[in-house]
Amino acid sequence: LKGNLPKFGVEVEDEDAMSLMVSQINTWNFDLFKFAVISKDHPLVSMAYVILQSERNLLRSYNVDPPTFIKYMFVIEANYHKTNPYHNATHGADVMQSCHVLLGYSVVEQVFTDLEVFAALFASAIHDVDHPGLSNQFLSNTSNELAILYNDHAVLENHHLATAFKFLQEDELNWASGMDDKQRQLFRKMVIDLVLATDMSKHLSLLADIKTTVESSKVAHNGKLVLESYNERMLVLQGIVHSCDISSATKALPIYKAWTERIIEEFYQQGDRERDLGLNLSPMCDRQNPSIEKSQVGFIDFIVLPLWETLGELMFPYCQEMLSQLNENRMYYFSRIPESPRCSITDEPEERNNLISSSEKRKNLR
Ligand SMILES: COc1ccc(C2=NN(C3CCN(C(=O)CN4C(=O)CC(C)(C)CC4=O)CC3)C(=O)[C@@H]3CC=CC[C@H]23)cc1OC
Ligand SMILES: [Mg+2]
Ligand SMILES: [Zn+2]
Repeated sequence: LKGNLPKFGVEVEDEDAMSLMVSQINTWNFDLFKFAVISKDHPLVSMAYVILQSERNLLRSYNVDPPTFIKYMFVIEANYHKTNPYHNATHGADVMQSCHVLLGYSVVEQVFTDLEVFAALFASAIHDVDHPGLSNQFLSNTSNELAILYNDHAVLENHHLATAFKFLQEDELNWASGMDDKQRQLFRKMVIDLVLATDMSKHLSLLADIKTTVESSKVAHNGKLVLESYNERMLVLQGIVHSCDISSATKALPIYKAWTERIIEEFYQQGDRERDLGLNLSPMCDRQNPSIEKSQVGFIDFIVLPLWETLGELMFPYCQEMLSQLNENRMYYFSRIPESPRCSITDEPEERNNLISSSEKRKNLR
């Protein structure tokens, strides 16, 4: 199948604008929202084609037929929910592009094989396909059929993987038919390990294991990153993909704010359903008690910073710009944490006397 493919994998209005954006594909502050517009709402198809074909020539390395790969990526992109404020195809393209930047740093470029790089980029592209905009906890709490199918364990992550690989079974979408069996088996195993590692409930154990591996590797090879076993290599690759999945706070402030607005709206929509179902609302999901600034500072302090500090050690001297941007972004939200609302009991005795109790108030309102 040698159809003459468009230059960027998809037809675009403005080739010059697209070329200009693609020239920035190796930069950390790439504007995915603008890219989604210029690619005519095909950010994932065009991102995958530009990175894997034009930038890295990985499709040819594994006898992947480009038109078949494009057709497959159109199906994957169509199975990301456009109606999700956050977990849509633009997020998939964002994680893939972020992963492409980190894997381009020389400190890791020599460490990983082409197949491992291909697996990490492909895993990033498909890692949230068919995401319903609801959390694993919600799916389990509501006995969703996916939670029953996957027994409450990494429900979404198992579903993303099964969805992506099921399409690969279809002859007209099977771009992997040109790979030899051994490569295809290893590729599939790595993609599964990588996407399962994007489950936030694995975050602390993954972080602990990466720390151990980075420590032992740096000690054993006087500061050089040397990864011997499959497990060590996979751990670092899982750390890179997972870091890209929670990289919003390391991006330029306007981009970070846009992602925050989107995830918060998605959380609020889940909270609306939890409220309607009489369930306890999940953290950060109550639009009637917003805590955006505090949640971002908490998310950075408890989760994003510890992970990116570890990545910064592993990738040293790279990733320092991400860490300084992360601190700048933390200060932005920290400085906007609203004063705790003044409590109703004032400290002026006379005011206290004519203060009727809140239950009295409620009675009067009935
Ligand atoms: C741009 O901001 C965000 C982008 C993505 C996410 C996601 N959150 N989560 C979960 C992470 C763990 N979690 C927490 O509540 C963790 N957490 C805090 O965030 C702050 C706190 C309430 C003060 C203390 C605390 O425990 C629940 C949500 C996901 O699972 C999503 C899917 C996969 C990756 C990350 C993504 C959150 C963002 O801002 C909060
Ligand atoms: Mg996910
Ligand atoms: Zn994700």
